[in-house]
Amino acid sequence: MKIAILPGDGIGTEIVAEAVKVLKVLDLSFEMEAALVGGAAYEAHGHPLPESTLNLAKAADAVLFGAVGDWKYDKLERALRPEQAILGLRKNLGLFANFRPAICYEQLTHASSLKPELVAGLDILIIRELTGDIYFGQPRGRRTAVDGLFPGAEEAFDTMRYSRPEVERIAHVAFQAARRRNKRVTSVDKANVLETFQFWKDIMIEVGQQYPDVALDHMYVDNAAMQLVKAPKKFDVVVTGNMFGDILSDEAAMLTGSIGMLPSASLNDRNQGLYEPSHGSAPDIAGQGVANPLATILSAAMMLRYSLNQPEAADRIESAVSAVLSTGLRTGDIWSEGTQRVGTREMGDAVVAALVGNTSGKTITTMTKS
Ligand SMILES: NC(=O)C1=CN([C@@H]2O[C@H](COP(=O)(O)OP(=O)(O)OC[C@H]3O[C@@H](n4cnc5c(N)ncnc54)[C@H](O)[C@@H]3O)[C@@H](O)[C@H]2O)C=CC1
Ligand SMILES: CC(C)CC(=O)C(=O)O
Ligand SMILES: [Mg+2]
Repeated sequence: MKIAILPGDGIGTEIVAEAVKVLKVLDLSFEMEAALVGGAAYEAHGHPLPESTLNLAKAADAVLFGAVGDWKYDKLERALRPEQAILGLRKNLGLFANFRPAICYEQLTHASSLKPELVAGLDILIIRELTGDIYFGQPRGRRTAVDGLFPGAEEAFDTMRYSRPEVERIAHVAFQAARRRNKRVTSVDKANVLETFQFWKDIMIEVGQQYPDVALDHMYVDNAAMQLVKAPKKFDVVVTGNMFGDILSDEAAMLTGSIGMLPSASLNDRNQGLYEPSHGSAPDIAGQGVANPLATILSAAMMLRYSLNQPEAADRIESAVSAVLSTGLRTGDIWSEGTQRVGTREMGDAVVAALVGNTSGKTITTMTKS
């Protein structure tokens, strides 16, 4: 088994280093090979997704990804921007099903910006379609308007589109996931305005008929954004398109305490997957050693479960994360009064220590130095 390690930019390198440390201590028999991606690859090879990196990802059983992007690349032509690397990987590997579980660990109930009673025990799953929608639709570009309110003016346009097979396959993924959970699917759309999402909703209803044991309801995306902070525990599985899922999953991250706690798995129809935290490269804190590595470590656990057939090892990582949170260690984003603030490396070391069965502060310090 082979894992491609693609740390990327900003905090990507810091958090992936901790996840790799955790994987190594499990001593499982898989090979890891690292490559540059995003801005780092652009600097070295003139392209954010060099062919060598793409080929490594394609040949691997799974990809562990950090994050890409930095403000300094925002003026580059779009094809060369770091974000094209993650979009290109998703498209080229056919990773259409993105799982973003928003789970509030009981130790972090008070870290959320919401009232503790709203998030205590929260366990919802956002399933985001990942290779279609307005993020990939063609045509797109800039032109001179020939009609509309200001003919002759400069304008920009993108295309929102979904084909029937794209919606059908993500619908099946959602209904099957719900069968393994609380048997409820909420399909989030904007069918009251957008033809693309009336089509989406119609297909959800059709596919839902094959799953009579799963309750299906529908919610407009604006209401869903509101309900997520009003009564998040009412949801079980949320299935939605690429752009709405991108936005709602960042919102859901705050229900768990921080975006630094939200892992993700992006799967294709062969269970090959790319695993990454739901956040970006966080240029505002990059290089400071303060980023929370737990979303990436939990993404590595998802990788062991979904792509590498190592469910026990995945359970061990998740238990270790919970144990570390119980000792009161916190990176800045989840820190609250009465807990101990640590950096990225110390948090990774603590998870390693919990995995090898020693959670004392002394051992943690020793491991950091060795
Ligand atoms: N999959 C990817 O590679 C993604 C890349 N991006 C890119 O990342 C760059 C930054 O984008 P932003 O909009 O600022 O989103 P971001 O997710 O990188 O950061 C948003 C906020 O959350 C904080 N944050 C994120 N991860 C954290 C962690 N692990 N621990 C503690 N705090 C954390 C950041 O410090 C920042 O204040 C952009 O270039 C963007 O395009 C954004 C999202 C996903
Ligand atoms: C480049 C973006 C589409 C990445 C992002 O925001 C995400 O996947 O959550
Ligand atoms: Mg996002």
